[in-house]
Amino acid sequence: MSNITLITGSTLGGAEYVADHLSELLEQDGHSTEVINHANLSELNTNSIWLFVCSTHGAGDFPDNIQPFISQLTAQKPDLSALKYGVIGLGDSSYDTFCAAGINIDNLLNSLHAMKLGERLDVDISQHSVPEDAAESWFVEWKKHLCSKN
Ligand SMILES: Cc1cc2nc3c(=O)[nH]c(=O)nc-3n(C[C@H](O)[C@H](O)[C@H](O)COP(=O)(O)O)c2cc1C
Repeated sequence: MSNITLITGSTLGGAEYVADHLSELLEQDGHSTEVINHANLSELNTNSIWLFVCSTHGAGDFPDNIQPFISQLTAQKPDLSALKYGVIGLGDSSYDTFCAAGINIDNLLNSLHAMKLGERLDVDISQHSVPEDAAESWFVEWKKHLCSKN
């Protein structure tokens, strides 16, 4: 069984609800989880699994609660080669910058040599008014990577 840290970026609470829901599903499967709404690099284990659930705000911007963590990663450039990660982005396809924050997290973690588990999910809130449902469908496939690689 795995330890999974769910890291949220959220302005209106939707991404936090998704993270809480996935945390419950992971624990039902016997994994240990922690949901972090204000991540701090110095407090996180980088030999672990991080699952980001992050919405996009402004014009393709990160939510305020995850911006400091993104700045830490960008400035400190830690070696994340022992880290495995997944990304769920929440956004609205009516914006040119659809799910830009999730995409940028994915690119940032990749540039720091972390290993992605599965494919990123970009949830279009204009198509999925309950993002937990879209996330749960994705999660059924994603969780298979936990069994095969840990
Ligand atoms: C002011 C504002 C700006 C937004 N900008 C974007 C954007 O640039 N790209 C995008 O994909 N979605 C954008 N969205 C849509 C949000 O990402 C979407 O509603 C998401 O579900 C909010 O998640 P949250 O409740 O976790 O903050 C924006 C929403 C608001 C209210």
